[in-house]
Amino acid sequence: MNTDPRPTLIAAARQFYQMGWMIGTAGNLSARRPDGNFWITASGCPKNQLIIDDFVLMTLDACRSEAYLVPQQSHTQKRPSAETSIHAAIYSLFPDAQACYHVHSIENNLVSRLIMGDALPLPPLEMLKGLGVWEENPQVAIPIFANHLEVSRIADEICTRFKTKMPQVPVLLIRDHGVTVWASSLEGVSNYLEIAEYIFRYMVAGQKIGLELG
Ligand SMILES: CSCCC(=O)C(=O)COP(=O)(O)O
Ligand SMILES: [Zn+2]
Repeated sequence: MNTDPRPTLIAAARQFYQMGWMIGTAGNLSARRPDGNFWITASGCPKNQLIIDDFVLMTLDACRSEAYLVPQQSHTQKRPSAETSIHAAIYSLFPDAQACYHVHSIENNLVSRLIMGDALPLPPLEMLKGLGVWEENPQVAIPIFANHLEVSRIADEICTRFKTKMPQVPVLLIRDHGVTVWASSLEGVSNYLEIAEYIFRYMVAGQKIGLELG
């Protein structure tokens, strides 16, 4: 990824706003630069009208999964997303990840309540191939994390759980909050998000008609 990812992030945010996944200021998008630093949306920006200055450049402390403003930017008025620690955790856990998207949709909030355990089993849909699962009758579950006011707690729990057990697909849910996906390219992360949201819509629709989802 040699070009500035911010125009792509701006276009993606507008698309997701129109889909109802980044209503108001909800959600945050980030992408890595070749030097390992990453751009992330500034906190509290309306996601349908982002501009190039609505991003903050962060360094990643890979050992501690923490992110810091790059020194040249420390004068910026904008604060990085309140959920930067989650993006930093993903980049630290998955060195190949080049982009990380987090959105709030009605469906991703609803499916996070379909089960009270810490993983959501997915129906064995053909669409799972789009998330990299090429198996007959796949048994895939998405990890669910509790939502905490202190976002660094969510990030710590992601690090702790994923260090023991890597997720089957690059998707995680935060209960009653939203979904986070990551990929090795900007194109890939958008595809993963659209596929995850398709599966969530399918599950919500299936529940409505009493479908057995397993
Ligand atoms: C109405 S959104 C509440 C905060 C949140 O969950 C989110 O995704 C946006 O936070 P940010 O600091 O990135 O604007
Ligand atoms: Zn959020």
